[in-house]
Amino acid sequence: MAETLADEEISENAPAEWQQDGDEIVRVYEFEEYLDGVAFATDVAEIADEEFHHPEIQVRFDEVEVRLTSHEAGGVTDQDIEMAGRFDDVR
Ligand SMILES: C[C@H](O)[C@H](O)[C@H]1CNC2=NC(N)=NC(=O)C2=N1
Repeated sequence: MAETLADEEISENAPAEWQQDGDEIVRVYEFEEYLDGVAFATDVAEIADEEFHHPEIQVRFDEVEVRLTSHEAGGVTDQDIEMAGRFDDVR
């Protein structure tokens, strides 16, 4: 099982726009158009399904909030950090 990262490791390795919130990392992506946010959420979900590692995705009128944690490990792991970067790449 993957090892959870210490707060300092998360801070050093998470992509710039991501924040730590307890046992999760989170980013809110802003969109002008609601359907653009929905399309982005679908892109995120496709990556998550490929990797079998699933974020919490909240689609709102003008933003999409994505939260990552490794449930089985009980915190943030390298896989969450890597996924965050992949989600940023499809923004
Ligand atoms: C049973 C467990 O949920 C599965 O093995 C996978 C599915 N997707 C997952 N997603 C996330 N974020 N963390 C997990 O530990 C995880 N485990």
